[in-house]
Amino acid sequence: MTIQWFPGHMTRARRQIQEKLKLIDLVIELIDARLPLSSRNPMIDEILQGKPRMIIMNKADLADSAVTQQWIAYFKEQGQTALPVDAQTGTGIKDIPVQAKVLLKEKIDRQIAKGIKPRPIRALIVGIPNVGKSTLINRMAGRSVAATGDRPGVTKAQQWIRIGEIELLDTPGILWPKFEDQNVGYRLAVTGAIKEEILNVEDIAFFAVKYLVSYYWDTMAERFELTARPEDSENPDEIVGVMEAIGRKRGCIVSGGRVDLEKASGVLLRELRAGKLGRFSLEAPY
Ligand SMILES: Nc1nc2c(ncn2[C@@H]2O[C@H](COP(=O)(O)OP(=O)(O)OP(=O)(O)O)[C@@H](O)[C@H]2O)c(=O)[nH]1
Repeated sequence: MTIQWFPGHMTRARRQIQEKLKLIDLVIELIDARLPLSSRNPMIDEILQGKPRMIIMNKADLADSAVTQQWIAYFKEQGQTALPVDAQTGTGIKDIPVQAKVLLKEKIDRQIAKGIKPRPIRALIVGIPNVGKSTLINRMAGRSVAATGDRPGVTKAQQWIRIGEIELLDTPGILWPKFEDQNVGYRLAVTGAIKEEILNVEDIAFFAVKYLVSYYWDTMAERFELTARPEDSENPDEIVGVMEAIGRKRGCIVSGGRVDLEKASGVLLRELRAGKLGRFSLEAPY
């Protein structure tokens, strides 16, 4: 479900997260490893009010691992810990409690010095829709506890899930993505985080093909048996030419032999999202 984010929704979502912040020691901020900044809430620092935070780069199985490493270095330069995770299979999740203890070490040490037995670290998962919050909660819990994220404005009894030395809130905090920048919208749409009714499917595919021509030409060419690489990725006619070649390869033809670009766009995006074109990242830090 795509939430239509109006100012009222944003205010309510923000208020809900800030209520939960009072209960927790640590925020686990989920972002999409393929588009770390575009899948981030623009007001995150302000919303979290200085709470200790760990960044989880989810869906790392779909991202270009070399670019993911660049992002980890980027966040480290900013004094933030970022962990690559695949919430679907659980790869990387065992590092979450380990890093949580590192991040809260001073607090834990202070409690020990006062003779207090440290209590479990209370954590809240936050992130934009579709980033994998429920999948991560269920995977960490080892069972299905979060069916779907709670919706802003929908109140539900919340529970703590004990995972070793962490206590996780079973309802994640939902944040909104940044919509001001059109490219952010397109990156989100390429991954399926924004429904195609909001942005035109051919425009989304055009954006994707243009990016792939520049950064992942070989994998795209191999998948669709393309031979002619556009000389200028800024030339729209050449990008549409690639889209047509993909459409022909997949039999998206209408009467008269013309390529059905809408259908071709849908096919391309489905294959891309399913990881059939291999791993890709849609933005890099440097
Ligand atoms: N490949 C891959 N897919 C993932 C991963 N994590 C989640 N997914 C998929 O991403 C989609 C969204 O996951 P959810 O857990 O429903 O996301 P959410 O953030 O809870 O979404 P909302 O309920 O809309 O807020 C699902 O189809 C998941 O199977 C991952 O690490 N790798």
